[in-house]
Amino acid sequence: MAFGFIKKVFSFGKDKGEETPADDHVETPIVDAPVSATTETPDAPDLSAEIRPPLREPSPVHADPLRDEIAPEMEAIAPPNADDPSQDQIGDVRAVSASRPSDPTAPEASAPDPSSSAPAGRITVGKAVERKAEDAGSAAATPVARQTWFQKLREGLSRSSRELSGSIAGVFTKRKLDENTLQDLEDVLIRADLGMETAMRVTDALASGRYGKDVSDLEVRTIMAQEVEKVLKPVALPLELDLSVKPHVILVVGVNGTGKTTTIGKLAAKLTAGGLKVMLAAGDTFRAAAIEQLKIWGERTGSPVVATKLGADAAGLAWDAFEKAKAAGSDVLIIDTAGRLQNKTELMAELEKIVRVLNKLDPDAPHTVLQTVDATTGQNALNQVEIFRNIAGVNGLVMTKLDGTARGGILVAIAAKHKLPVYFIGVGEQVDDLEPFSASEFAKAIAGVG
Ligand SMILES: Nc1nc2c(ncn2[C@@H]2O[C@H](COP(=O)(O)OP(=O)(O)OP(=O)(O)O)[C@@H](O)[C@H]2O)c(=O)[nH]1
Repeated sequence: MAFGFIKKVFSFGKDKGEETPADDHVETPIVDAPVSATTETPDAPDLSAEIRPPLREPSPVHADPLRDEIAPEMEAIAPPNADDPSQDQIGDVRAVSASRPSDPTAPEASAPDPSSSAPAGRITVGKAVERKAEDAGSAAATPVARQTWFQKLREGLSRSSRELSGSIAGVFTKRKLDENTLQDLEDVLIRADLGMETAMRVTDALASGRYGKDVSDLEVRTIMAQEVEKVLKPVALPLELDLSVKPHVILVVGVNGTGKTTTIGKLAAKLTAGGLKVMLAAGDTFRAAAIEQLKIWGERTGSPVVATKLGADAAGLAWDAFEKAKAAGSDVLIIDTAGRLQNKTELMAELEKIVRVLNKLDPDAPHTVLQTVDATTGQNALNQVEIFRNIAGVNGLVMTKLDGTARGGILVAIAAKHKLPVYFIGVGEQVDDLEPFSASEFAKAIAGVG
């Protein structure tokens, strides 16, 4: 699947009357009676047998999931706005759609609507925080909200950093930097889940120039922050949505309980606040609570939710949701999935099938495969990323539950090993507890410096 992000900026000013009302859910009616078999096409002989009938009464367009007519239909809906130079900015998703074809009467692109409930200025989806600060270039551009977030991050990581600081201080009290202290420090860093590679980076950096000298624990932590930032910087990337073909499909995967549904809700809130039209799909069809939870997030964020009955085919739901999102002119479709790692074969089959089905609807879909990783699981998280990367082609991560864990260092080990973009981090259960990932902020917070 393609990972080619196109940089887009959309402008505020959408007529709020056009928004789908919060309670206007697209509930997928359940059709119990089987629908006649799908027709095979030469390019997908194996898939047709596997796709279950559409989950609702098939319209002429839906009657054959693999029909070739779908491609022209998609082209007709895709907005021809790729040439608009005003859209050539990185990572910003400023709402909304003067250029959206379904909205020909919308006001001019550049005129934010002061009466709009969307926050003033740009809404950023995953833009690196340090880049934003650089762009702004002045103290006035560092709003109170950012300080609050940094404090929150520090607070969240305080257990991780406290334990690390205590151990580092223990190593260096009244001891010079020699082989033994370096070895002890390496052990401390490995125990803190940072991983062998980063531990060695830190000790190497510390040894060069300071060997045989007295070093303070603050010095050690400062160097640690610098080295951790170097490891994290390449993965601290913004989530950029290619909206030249809509909907941009975000498939959210991860082990049960890692925060998929919550993250979807938080992300939907960010996107809708930026004026984008978002649809959610309750693809975790194994847990009634997961479906209900997603519906609540849908209501909160004003995002229609496509759902089906418990135990239904998740790939069928994904198909249905894609078509509904397309018909509704949604910018983004976010699909929740089950994460039953205890039955890996079934999970693999299900996720592969979802990806295959989406592929038939848009060869580049799912455009983003986001894995939620629970920081509290420590080293296990490394394997989880390995598994889901192989099963579902994960191309971006969200690290959740960084609040209150002593195992925040695992993010560093994952970055060093997998080198996947970390788009967001979660430090709480509330809607605004999701932030773009900043390498420097994280590094300072975990080292307890700055
Ligand atoms: N403290 C904290 N809790 C979180 C965070 N993200 C999610 N949670 C909580 O973790 C629990 C599991 O989150 P879910 O979103 O249900 O996880 P899931 O992966 O969808 O789980 P299943 O529905 O079982 O597949 C919930 O109680 C969330 O409120 C976070 O960043 N910090």
